[in-house]
Amino acid sequence: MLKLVEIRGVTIGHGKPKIIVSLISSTRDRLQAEIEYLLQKKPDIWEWRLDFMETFEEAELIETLSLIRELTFPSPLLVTYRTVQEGGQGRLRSNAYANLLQLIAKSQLCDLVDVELFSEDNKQLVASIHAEGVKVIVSNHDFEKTPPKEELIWRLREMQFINGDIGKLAVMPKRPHDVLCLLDAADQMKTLYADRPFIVMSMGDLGVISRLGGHHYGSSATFAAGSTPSAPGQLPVELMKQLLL
Ligand SMILES: O=C1C[C@@](O)(C(=O)O)C[C@@H](O)[C@@H]1O
Repeated sequence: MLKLVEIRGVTIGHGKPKIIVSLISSTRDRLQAEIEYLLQKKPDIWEWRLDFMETFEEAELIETLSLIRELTFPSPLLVTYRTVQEGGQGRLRSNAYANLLQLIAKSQLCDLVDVELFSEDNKQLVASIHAEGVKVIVSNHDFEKTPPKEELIWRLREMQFINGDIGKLAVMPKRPHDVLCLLDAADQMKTLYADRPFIVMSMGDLGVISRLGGHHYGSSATFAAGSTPSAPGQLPVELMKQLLL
């Protein structure tokens, strides 16, 4: 039995795959405009890509988060600080990274926080976020390649092992077979090991089928582009909604 993730009526791990849209503006005013534009498209879940922000002053970040929460409520809100090592803009090193995620969790202004699988003391970091009553997505990204299937399955299992509520794996295909490799790994994870939801995607043009049909292989959500894609291969949210019907 999967341990489903339930947030105000949105159940991750059951039913249709949930559509997540990322907010990638760099200032509060632009974020507000971005949300107002996207509200009519009704994504299931919002992701704030905090690493795109121009400034990281704590009080300002919390004010911005509070505004995002207000504008997107009651939809679930995920906050992600993606590091440069994993394809994002974030340059904070381990301690500062952990402190930032804890600050976000303590604010109680979001439902989910993203913790990168390969961050330092990952298990303790997950536990400290859980202690604030906030759920965790443990993620891993490879923007260069698709590692071998066994490695992909190991990473997905490790995400469970360190107690993420949801695992998320995004890899880059270099050839069509890489997409099949990712989907095969997901299928095996679903059949043999998964005790909680996970999300997988193969990025870029080659990987589009994994964003559209990943749920048949066990993926419980898919990322779609809002005003601008936050990763290669994302389809516009309105198109995704039609295609996932
Ligand atoms: O982890 C992910 C998945 C993603 O990289 C994608 O490929 O759609 C997009 C990111 O914004 C998000 O944090």
